[in-house]
Amino acid sequence: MEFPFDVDALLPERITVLDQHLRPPARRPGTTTPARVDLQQQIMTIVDELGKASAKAQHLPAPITSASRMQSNRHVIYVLKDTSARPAGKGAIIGFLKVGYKKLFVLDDREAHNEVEPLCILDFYIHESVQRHGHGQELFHYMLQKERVEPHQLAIDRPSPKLLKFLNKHYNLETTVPQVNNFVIFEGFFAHQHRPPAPSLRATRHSRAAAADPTPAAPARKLPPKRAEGDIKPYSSSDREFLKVAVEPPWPLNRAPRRATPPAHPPPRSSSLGNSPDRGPLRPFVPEQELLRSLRLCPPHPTARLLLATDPGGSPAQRRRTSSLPRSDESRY
Ligand SMILES: CC(=O)SCCNC(=O)CCNC(=O)[C@H](O)C(C)(C)COP(=O)(O)OP(=O)(O)OC[C@H]1O[C@@H](n2cnc3c(N)ncnc32)[C@H](O)[C@@H]1OP(=O)(O)O
Repeated sequence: MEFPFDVDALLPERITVLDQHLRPPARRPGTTTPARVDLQQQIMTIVDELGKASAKAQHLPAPITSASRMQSNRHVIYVLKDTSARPAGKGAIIGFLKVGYKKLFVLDDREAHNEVEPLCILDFYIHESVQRHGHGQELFHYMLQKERVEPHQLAIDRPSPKLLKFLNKHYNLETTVPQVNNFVIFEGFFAHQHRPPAPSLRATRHSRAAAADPTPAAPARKLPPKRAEGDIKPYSSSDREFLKVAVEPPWPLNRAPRRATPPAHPPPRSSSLGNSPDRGPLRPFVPEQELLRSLRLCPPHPTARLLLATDPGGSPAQRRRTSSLPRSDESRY
C-alpha cells in the first residue's frame, strides 16, 4: 500500500509497533523532521487505510481497526513495511497485525467456565498483492516473540478461513476448544499458565521500532479468582461486536426476516469450532441495554395500554419468560 508521504522515512524499521498513542517512531539521523503533529497525522492515515483494507478483505461492513479506535483501546498494532520499495521512492506498507489483552470467559474441554485474560488476535491483514509470500508469518512470529506468548495461548477474535489455514500451517493449531462466544481457542490453551502482557502492551507510552527494543522480563499477573458458575455469563465482548450495532436499523425493523429456504451457503459450522468463526454477514442485533432504552423511550401503543389495563399479570410473566432465555439466543435478536 502506498501513501502520498514518505512511509520509508516515517517508519524507519521493517516492523513498527504502535500503541494507543500512535506516536511516530524516532527518525533516522540525517532525515529532515517535519512537525510532530504532521507525522502523527501520517501514522493515523496509515492505520485508517490499513483498517479499511482489512475490513474490505474480510467483507466486514466497517473497519474494526482505525486510528480513533486505537486511541480509545489498549491495543497494539504491528505494521510491516516493504523494505524492497525503499529505493523506488516513498516506500510502502505490506500489512499489519493488531493484538490486545481481553478478559474472556472461556469453556475448557470439560465445558467449565474459566475467566482468563489472554492475548487476542484482533485484526490481521496482508496486502492482496503479496499474500502467501510469508509476510503474515514474519509479522506473526515477530509479535509472538515481542509479546512472549506461544501460539496455543492466543485467543482469536472470529478468525477468517484464511487465518485458520495460516494458524494450522505455521503453528499446527487445528483442534479448537468449543466456545459460545466469538473467540476461538485451540487445544493446549489451558495447558500452561498464561503469562502477563509483555511490555509492548503494558508500557504503552511509546511507539517503538523493532530493532531498538530489548524486551525485559515481565512480572507474573495473577488471574482473577475463579467465579461460581452462576456468576459467569458465557460470552465475552468481541472487538467486532460494535459492527452489529453499526448496521442496526431501529426496532422493530431489526427483527431478522424469516427465511423460507435455507441459505445457499450456510456459514461454516463444525462441532470443534462452535459458532465462532462465522464471518458471514453479521446478523441484526440489539444489545439488551439498547433495547431496554428504546422501549423506555417509546410511548406504549394504545392497544398495548388496553392490554396492560385488562391483563395486569401478563406483563411480568412475559418478562420472566424473556429473561430466562439463554444469553446466546437473546443476543441474536
Ligand atoms: C482475527 C482476524 O484478524 S481474522 C482476519 C484475518 N485476515 C484476513 O482474512 C484478511 C485476508 N488475508 C490476509 O490478509 C492474509 O492471507 C493472512 C493475514 C491471513 C495471512 O498472511 P499471508 O502473508 O498470506 O500468510 P503467509 O504467506 O505467511 O502464509 C501463507 C499461508 O496462510 C494461509 N493462507 C493465506 N492466504 C490464503 C488463501 N487465500 N487461501 C487459503 N489459505 C491461505 C495458507 O495456510 C498459506 O499457506 P499455503 O500458501 O501453503 O497454502
